[in-house]
Amino acid sequence: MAVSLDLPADAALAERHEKAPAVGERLPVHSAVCFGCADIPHGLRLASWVADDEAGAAVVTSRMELRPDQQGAPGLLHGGLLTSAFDEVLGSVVALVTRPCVTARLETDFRRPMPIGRTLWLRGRVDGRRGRKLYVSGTAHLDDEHGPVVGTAKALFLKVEMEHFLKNSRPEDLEALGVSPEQIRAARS
Ligand SMILES: CCCCCCCC(=O)SCCNC(=O)CCNC(=O)[C@H](O)C(C)(C)COP(=O)(O)OP(=O)(O)OC[C@H]1O[C@@H](n2cnc3c(N)ncnc32)[C@H](O)[C@@H]1OP(=O)(O)O
Repeated sequence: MAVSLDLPADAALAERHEKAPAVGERLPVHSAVCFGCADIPHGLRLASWVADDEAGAAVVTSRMELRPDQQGAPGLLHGGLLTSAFDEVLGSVVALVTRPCVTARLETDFRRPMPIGRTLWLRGRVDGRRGRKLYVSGTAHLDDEHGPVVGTAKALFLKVEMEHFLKNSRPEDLEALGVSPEQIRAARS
């Protein structure tokens, strides 16, 4: 049975970590090969900034240009790419609070078609935290940060240890980041 993504009544406010970028700052690319944020030809190439929130929660705003190589139906964005964009935006906002975290569950509602050639503005917010669980939500707007809502999302991210990556990532990719074969073997033994 699917577990609810609704914020539990006893969830705490999730503020930005003291070392996280400040409101207005652009987020750095978190990995040079990331499908969501890196400047690679086939990627979504999202550009993200830390945004303000009245309640003090962590919020990120992202921009995505909709390209011809991202079509599903002719002239319209493939729906799975909106979900991917939400994964990136919501993962980025969670990383302002604590990291590393991974997506455990992500739901997307598709509200309006997204024409190629237009711009999406996405907003992600950490609505609350309960232990390892971070409850997040997002909206996607057409052309403008306050433009028509084309999609909404809710997700649960879980805090994990570095072991998660040491045990599961492809060894050559870990080694390219400076992790030694011994560290990888030790995590997997
Ligand atoms: C800056 C970075 C931006 C990056 C953006 C991109 C982010 C990503 O795409 S991450 C990649 C996609 N995600 C993954 O690969 C994760 C794969 N899944 C896993 O590794 C594991 O299932 C993992 C880590 C999520 C959970 O496993 P584990 O740590 O053993 O937790 P587990 O004990 O099963 O569950 C802990 C709690 O979470 C709940 N939970 C776990 N999975 C789910 C789920 N899918 N839905 C709802 N609740 C869940 C459990 O019910 C449990 O709740 P409670 O404590 O109340 O009993």
